[in-house]
Amino acid sequence: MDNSNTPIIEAKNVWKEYGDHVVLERLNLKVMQGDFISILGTSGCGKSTFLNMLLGTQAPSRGELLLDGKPLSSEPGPERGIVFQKYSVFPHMTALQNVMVADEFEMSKVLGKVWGSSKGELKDRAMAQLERLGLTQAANKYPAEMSGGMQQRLAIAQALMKKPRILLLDEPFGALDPGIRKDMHVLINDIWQEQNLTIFMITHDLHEGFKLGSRLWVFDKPRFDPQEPDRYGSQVTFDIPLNASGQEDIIASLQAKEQKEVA
Ligand SMILES: Nc1ncnc2c1ncn2[C@@H]1O[C@H](COP(=O)(O)OP(=O)(O)OP(=O)(O)O)[C@@H](O)[C@H]1O
Repeated sequence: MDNSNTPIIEAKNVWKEYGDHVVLERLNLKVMQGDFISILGTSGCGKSTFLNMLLGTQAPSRGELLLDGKPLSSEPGPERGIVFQKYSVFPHMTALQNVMVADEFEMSKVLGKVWGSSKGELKDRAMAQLERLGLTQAANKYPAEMSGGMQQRLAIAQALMKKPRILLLDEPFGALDPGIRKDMHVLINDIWQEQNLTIFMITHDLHEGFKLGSRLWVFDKPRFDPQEPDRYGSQVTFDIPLNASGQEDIIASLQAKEQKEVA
């Protein structure tokens, strides 16, 4: 079957409401395999909620969210991996154990305890993943013995073990120093291209949003009622192809808006 024209993700009139609180409304979006979408928006506008719906841990209140043209399953599947800003890795496990744990758990459901050649193959795959993320020397270290950048690389290694087609990144570099962030940008860009991943990345850093990826979305409320602030939800108010001409003007207008909101 030729799926080349089917979006990997499509939102059809998707809404998310908590009681009377409308968080997201009327999302109509198409995302193709290989898109790298940077997501910007003010705090509380619903960015993480959107990522959680893509992961399957939350369901839309209305509308349809499709994966390869079919309704997205209500449980996280192997085709979707996620990395949060913090706490993605297990503190009581070494780097190697962290990378192996999900597959070991899956295999143990079929095989009972995982041992022998199955375990050997899994360990080889896990070591290869750690090597790709530059963590070979840290294989037997615990997260507390690793720097923030190393922990985030470990979280990415963990998410990539299942060979996901979609990677969800929720402010993955927000807690890192600027120098380490730059290295992480190069790394994630390389991985995106090597593995033809579809990436959704939330960031609060305008420049990071423009630097990484192929498309930038801004979540914002086009309608706002000061008497009833929860009445209207956010939509994607900008959907900008990156590397397009006129980008500087858009950055300047978003920066002006950001400064106005801070003031
Ligand atoms: N389970 C829930 N029950 C009720 N309200 C919720 C729930 N989850 C999120 N919300 C509300 O939905 C709104 C959007 O939250 P969300 O975490 O998606 O925002 P965000 O844009 O990711 O914010 P931030 O940038 O601060 O992380 C917030 O007002 C939040 O309080």
